[in-house]
Amino acid sequence: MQALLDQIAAEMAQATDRGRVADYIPELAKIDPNQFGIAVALPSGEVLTAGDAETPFSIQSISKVFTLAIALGRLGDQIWTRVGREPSGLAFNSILQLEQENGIPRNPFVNAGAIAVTDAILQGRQPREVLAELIRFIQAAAEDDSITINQAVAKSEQATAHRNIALAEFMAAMGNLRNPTALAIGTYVHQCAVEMTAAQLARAGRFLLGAPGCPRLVSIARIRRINALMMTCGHYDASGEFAYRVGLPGKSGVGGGILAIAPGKASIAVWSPGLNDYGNSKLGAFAIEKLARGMGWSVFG
Ligand SMILES: NC(=O)CC[C@H](N)C(=O)O
Repeated sequence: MQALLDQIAAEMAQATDRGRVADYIPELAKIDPNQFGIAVALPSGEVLTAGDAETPFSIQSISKVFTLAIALGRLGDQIWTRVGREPSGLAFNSILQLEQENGIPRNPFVNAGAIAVTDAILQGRQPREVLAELIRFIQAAAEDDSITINQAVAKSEQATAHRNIALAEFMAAMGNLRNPTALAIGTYVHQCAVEMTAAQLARAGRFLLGAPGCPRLVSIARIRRINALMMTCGHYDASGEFAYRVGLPGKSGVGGGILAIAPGKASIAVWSPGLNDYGNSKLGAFAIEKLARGMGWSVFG
């Protein structure tokens, strides 16, 4: 596998069409797109890497996997009164469907859905308590106490969060927000600003493998459900394409990271900051496709 990872990293280093870095969050617009890292964590905890796998990046929407896991633990199936479980077929930050569907977001991975989940786990607590719980969860998953939030990224997103504030306000109008918009959005932008290296993210994904030796933070039944949602909704309106090409549950973020899970076998993290038209890492998706094909990993047989 190491040879395959080296080969993928070498190929990605040559790529000229690398996509475009997210520019609506000013701090992310500064990131050099000529970077690529890949890491694979095995159930044993062993991690194989290639490329820029030790460079921290903003996990952005990959954080939605961890907040969903926390929400399922805190609220159980009650969370499904606040958010649905269907792919949206629309961009991650779309406003369109939310009005048509009375303020209930399609799924926990589009922005509106993730804001509803974060609002749900606040449960009258201060944002700092919820963020501390999230960081503890991620640190436990990765077995690494050094993981933190990049405050500059959080501040930068907060200053330009107009669309997300609009989504939250609309949900408030429809009775699907329990906290003031500023609290829900303040918590959300900080969760998105968690920073990790590809090696750390691959390790953090091991809690979704459901294999002996992995941190057991959620039940097997919930692991299956989180993976199902990653497969159907983790790449927004490109989720079908990712399922078709890669055949593994995955979650992307506009920082250019992707976490993919080969159940029972491996947790994979890639990072390349340039995005495709759907807001997913362009080279990241190619790289996971090559790795999954090379290793024969697919949930479809
Ligand atoms: N797709 C993403 O990673 C989006 C997350 C980003 N923080 C936003 O809300 O716009």
